[in-house]
Amino acid sequence: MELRPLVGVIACRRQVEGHPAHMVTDKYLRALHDYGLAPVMLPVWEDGVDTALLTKLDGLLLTGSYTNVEPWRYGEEPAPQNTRDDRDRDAVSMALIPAAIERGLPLFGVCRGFQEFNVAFGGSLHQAVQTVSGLLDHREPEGDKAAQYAPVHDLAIEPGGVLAGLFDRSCAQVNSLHQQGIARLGDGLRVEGRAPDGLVEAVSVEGAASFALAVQWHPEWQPAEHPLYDALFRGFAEACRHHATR
Ligand SMILES: N[C@@H](CCC(=O)NCCCC(=O)O)C(=O)O
Repeated sequence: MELRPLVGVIACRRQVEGHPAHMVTDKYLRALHDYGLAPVMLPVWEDGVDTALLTKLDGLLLTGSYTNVEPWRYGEEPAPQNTRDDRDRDAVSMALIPAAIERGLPLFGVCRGFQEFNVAFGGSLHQAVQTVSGLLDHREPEGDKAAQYAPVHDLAIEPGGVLAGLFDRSCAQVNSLHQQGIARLGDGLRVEGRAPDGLVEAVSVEGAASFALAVQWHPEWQPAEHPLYDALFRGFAEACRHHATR
């Protein structure tokens, strides 16, 4: 049986039953599996990461998380609303992102992963989007998980970009479960999509040798039910398969 392309999935530090743990929620792993990929969890050690491990991978997924990138990384003090961090995850993602781009490794960022992309490229974040004049409240709606991950706003897809090349419509509906968002766009990133209030919600890396796309919403939630989410995972999986044949 042909080995599936190996995709590294960055973990989050958590306490589980009183024990320090590294965690990835099922929906990220299941989405990669359902699109023919083999997920491999990447622990986030406090002493960082040996980026040489990327030579054994065919792709890298930066997942969402309820924690936030530490604001000192974009020159700011924590806002009162910014109460949860994961410094070990930050250290690992800030090392892996440039290393993956340099190696031409397919790279896909989701929610926090999207925000990590932007900070890794020198950009900054709104720490509480709902407090910014002119921007919507992008936090998840009340209700069960089905309600929280249901599509809630339009996404306008920028013409002529990577996302437009994956998906044949100029607009789609996406879910929204985030308090933070892009303030200053990172150097070398291209805007690929925006929310109705203008907030950037999808970016790509200009000149990247492979798939290098990050989105603020959660395409791993039932991707087969949402054509845009499906197009993203199909595109990422194809890039990982191509990388595996190199
Ligand atoms: N903490 C950041 C990023 C939000 C985020 O990644 N949410 C994920 C929720 C859990 C999951 O589905 O993985 C912010 O608030 O902007």
